[in-house]
Amino acid sequence: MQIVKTNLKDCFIFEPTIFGDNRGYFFESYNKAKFESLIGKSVNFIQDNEAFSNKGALRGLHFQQGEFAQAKLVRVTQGLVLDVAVDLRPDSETFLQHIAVELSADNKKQLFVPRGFAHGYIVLSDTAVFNYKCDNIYNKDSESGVIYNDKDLNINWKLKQDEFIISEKDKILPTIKTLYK
Ligand SMILES: Cc1cn([C@H]2C[C@H](O)[C@@H](COP(=O)(O)OP(=O)(O)O[C@H]3O[C@H](C)C(=O)[C@H](O)[C@H]3O)O2)c(=O)[nH]c1=O
Repeated sequence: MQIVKTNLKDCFIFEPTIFGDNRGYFFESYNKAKFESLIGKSVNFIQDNEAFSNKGALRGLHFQQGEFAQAKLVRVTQGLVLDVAVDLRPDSETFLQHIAVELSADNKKQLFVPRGFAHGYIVLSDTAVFNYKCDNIYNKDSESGVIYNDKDLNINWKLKQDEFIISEKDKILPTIKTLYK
């Protein structure tokens, strides 16, 4: 497992070691001891999620507030997505900056999204299966987020707007200006 630093403190890309042979391949998709040694701290993942989406599905940008804030370790097990994490930690040097990284079943890359970040992704392949670990439970009442086309974030989602598939809930997420006025 290789760790790759990003422009956002505490947000890392992981590249697993793949063992291939004439049967196919094997890799450790998660190893607590190795993961924590690489990031230099303990993370207690307590919930695994899976989402299946069609091309153009844009989920996010979401985060849970306060005591229900979640760190996530995300990966794609079928297809290809553009995954986006936004630093919403007010005291961070990279506050409001984001990273956009292609995660796919082929590249097997994973992204660690720390607590204090908003997270979202858009599906670039015909379909995609998105799997992720969370270090806190789902708490509907603490859910918040930022609208995907926020002008202060200026995220390039790669596809054309008329290809986007966005939930009614996500269409009315607040802007950065509203959240931090
Ligand atoms: C997240 C979640 C949702 N749900 C229920 C609530 C809804 O009835 C249904 C679909 O939820 P939602 O439309 O919020 O799913 P996504 O749009 O994929 O939400 C996720 O999208 C972005 C990418 C994230 O990073 C978050 O993990 C999460 O917010 O699943 C649960 O029961 N447990 C959960 O942990």
